Amino acid sequence: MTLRLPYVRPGQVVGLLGGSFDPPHQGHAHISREALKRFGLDQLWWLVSPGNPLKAHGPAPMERRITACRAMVTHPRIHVTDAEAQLGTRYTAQSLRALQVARPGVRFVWLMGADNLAQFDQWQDWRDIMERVPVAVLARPGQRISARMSKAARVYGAARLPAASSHSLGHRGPPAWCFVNVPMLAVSSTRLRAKGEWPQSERG
Ligand SMILES: Nc1ncnc2c1ncn2[C@@H]1O[C@H](COP(=O)(O)OP(=O)(O)OP(=O)(O)O)[C@@H](O)[C@H]1O
Ligand SMILES: O=C(O)c1ccc[n+]([C@@H]2O[C@H](COP(=O)([O-])O)[C@@H](O)[C@H]2O)c1
Repeated sequence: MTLRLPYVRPGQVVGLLGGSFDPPHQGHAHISREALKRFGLDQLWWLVSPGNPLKAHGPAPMERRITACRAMVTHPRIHVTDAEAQLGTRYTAQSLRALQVARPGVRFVWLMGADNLAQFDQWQDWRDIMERVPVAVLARPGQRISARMSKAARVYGAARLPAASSHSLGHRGPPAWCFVNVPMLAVSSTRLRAKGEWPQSERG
C-alpha cells in the first residue's frame, strides 16, 4: 500500500501529534512550536484521527478537520496528515507500527498533552507504544499532577528523562519519555465547540 505522507529522510526525527482536532486551536499550534524547540524535532506531523477510540461521540468529518488544520498550520516544519484514514487505523499502537514499516529509519516520537498521559493505561497496547517509540508529554492546565501520578508514569518511572535532556529524546531507544513544563494555554476543542465556534451540525 502506498501511503501519502510528508517527505522525510531516514534518520530524521518526526514528532507525531495525534489528535481529534475537532476543531484545531491555538493550543495545538503552541505545543507544536514548543515541541519542535524542546525535543529537537526535524518535523512535526499533526496526525488527524478518524476518531478517538475512547470518545463516545464521533468527530466532525475528516475532510473538514483536515482543511481547518491546514488553514491553521503556518510553520514550514509542521505538516498535517490523514495517514490514519489511509491506513484504516485509529489505535495509536497500530498506526505507529504501520508508520515504522512505511518509513524505515525515521525516528518517530509520540507527542501528547498531559491529559492523555493521565489515562494512557486505557489505550490499546499502551505498553507496546512505550516500548516502540520515545514519548514526549507537554504540560496542560489542570493536568500536571494527574499525569505525574498516572499508572504509565509509575510503571515507566525508570525510563523518564529529565526535562533538561529533552533534546536527546528522539535519539534515545525506547522506553524513554519526558515531561516538559511549557507555558500553558487554557484552550480546548471542547470549549470552542461549547462556544459555538465549530458548528456541530456537520459532525460525523
Ligand atoms: N491547550 C493544550 N495544552 C496542551 N496540550 C494540548 C492542548 N490542547 C490539546 N492538547 C493535546 O493535543 C493533542 C490533541 O488534542 P485534541 O485534538 O483532543 O484537542 P482537545 O482540545 O484536547 O480536544 P477535546 O476538548 O475535544 O478533548 C492531545 O494530546 C492533547 O492533550
Ligand atoms: O490507541 C488508543 O487506544 C487511543 C486511545 C485514546 C486516544 N488515542 C489517540 O490519542 C490522540 C489524542 O486524542 P484526542 O481525542 O485527545 O485528540 C489521538 O491520536 C487518538 O487516536 C489512542
